[in-house]
Amino acid sequence: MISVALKSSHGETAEGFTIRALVKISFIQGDLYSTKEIRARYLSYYQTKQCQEPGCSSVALINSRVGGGTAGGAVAARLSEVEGWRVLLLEAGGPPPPESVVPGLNVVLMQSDADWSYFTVPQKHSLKGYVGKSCHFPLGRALGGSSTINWMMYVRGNRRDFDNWEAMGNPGWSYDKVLKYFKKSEDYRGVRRPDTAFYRGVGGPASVENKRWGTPLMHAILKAGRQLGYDVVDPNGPEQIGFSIPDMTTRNGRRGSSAESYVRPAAFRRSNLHVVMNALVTQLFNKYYKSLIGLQGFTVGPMLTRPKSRGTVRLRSPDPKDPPLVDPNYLSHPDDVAILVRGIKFALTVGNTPALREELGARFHSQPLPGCEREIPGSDPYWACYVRHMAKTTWHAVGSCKMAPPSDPFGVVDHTLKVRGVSGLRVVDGSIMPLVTSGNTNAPCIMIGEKGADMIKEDWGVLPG
Ligand SMILES: Cc1cc2nc3c(=O)[nH]c(=O)nc-3n(C[C@H](O)[C@H](O)[C@H](O)COP(=O)(O)OP(=O)(O)OC[C@H]3O[C@@H](n4cnc5c(N)ncnc54)[C@H](O)[C@@H]3O)c2cc1C
Repeated sequence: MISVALKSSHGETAEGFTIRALVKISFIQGDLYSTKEIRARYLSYYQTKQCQEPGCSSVALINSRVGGGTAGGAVAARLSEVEGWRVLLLEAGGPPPPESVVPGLNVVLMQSDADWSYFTVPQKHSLKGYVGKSCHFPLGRALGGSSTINWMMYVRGNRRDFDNWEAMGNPGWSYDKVLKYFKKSEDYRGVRRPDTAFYRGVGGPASVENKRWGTPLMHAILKAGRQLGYDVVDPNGPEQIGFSIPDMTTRNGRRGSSAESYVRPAAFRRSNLHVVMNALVTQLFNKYYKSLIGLQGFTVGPMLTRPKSRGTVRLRSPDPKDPPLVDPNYLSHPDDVAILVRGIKFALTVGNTPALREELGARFHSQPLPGCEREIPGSDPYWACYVRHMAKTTWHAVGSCKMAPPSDPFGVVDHTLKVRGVSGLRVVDGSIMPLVTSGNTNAPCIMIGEKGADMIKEDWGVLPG
């Protein structure tokens, strides 16, 4: 989301852009799963007005936002609270499709009109099992941005993530300073416990709740975590690493340790299986997965939360309509492979607990992966080979306009999110993160939007004391 402040006494129009909506466009994110009721509340809370309405073109101040995604929606909504301000939100996509409010239906939005549908360039170090060594790189193209097509998991990240941002030379971004923005955006509808209540917000626009129902698999996973000695904690509360949590998410780290990856066991049905697998090369799919078709199953997928590999996003051509060249350069750093191998071993440990193996009757698919036959199955080199063939994105790309002090040559914005060397221009979205947070990124993007809006208000002297 790019924010430009324009002063106008005659009312500028934004030539060449589609003006979709004005005023109070916001965001929605369910903790685990949001519901139609939550979406309805959000839509009624943030009424949209078409630009053709009287008064639209005669405003004295236009705050212009490019991108109505997670952070952009939050900024636009908060700025529109200022009396006399009009907010112009330019969004390339259309309204959020109905599927976006149904938990789990986001899979049908992949490569739909609500998705920019980028693909990575062929990868040198990874994606060996995928067609063209490339994978789908989804990004939301609709009001709501990527939150429109995401899995609706609400995870703020670890307090050390934000403390580290500040330590890197970005004053004002420590956990203690950003916590109020997480709380401001939140309407927590889960059980309020004395030990976590301080950390949760009530009355904000983003409804957050615990999952209302649990499958036998979910209960088995939680039991497995307990059998391994992990606590079940609220990952958005005071103790963020225990990080099994009630949505079947569990941290790969003991209490107090530095979590490098986490494991998300996700139940899926046959249709999802197809969605996950359809980019794999046919030969690999036939040899490895075909025998599973028709069976029920679930995956335990370790996710790397602090990757060391770095990639690039470049222009493909001077035509702005051409998709960019997205090169995540996955697994170019050997530590990333090593941590994922550890993650797989942890997943095996989880799968072999009595809760899963004996009570649920789960068995690992033991077929050697085509392409890795030369390695001894179960050895570290085998799993490293497996990772290089099978690992793909979990959709938390950030940091392309990183926030940094002037001493950092790779910084794009300062700690107030102003673009270096350009006046009147801010970037307010996930791209400013100096390092990715340890978890999913939507909640941090909402927080960035909330904080960015306050910075703009402060600059204009309209921030309520
Ligand atoms: C498939 C998927 C699943 C995910 N699952 C989760 C999850 O469960 N939990 C979680 O916390 N996070 C999840 N994430 C990540 C999270 O949704 C994103 O980090 C977050 O939405 C990013 O917010 P943002 O404001 O930075 O950008 P976005 O929300 O992507 O917003 C960018 C907006 O800018 C618009 N735009 C781009 N170019 C232009 C232009 N030229 N003109 C006008 N508009 C433009 C886009 O259409 C888009 O609406 C997921 C992401 C994806 C893709």
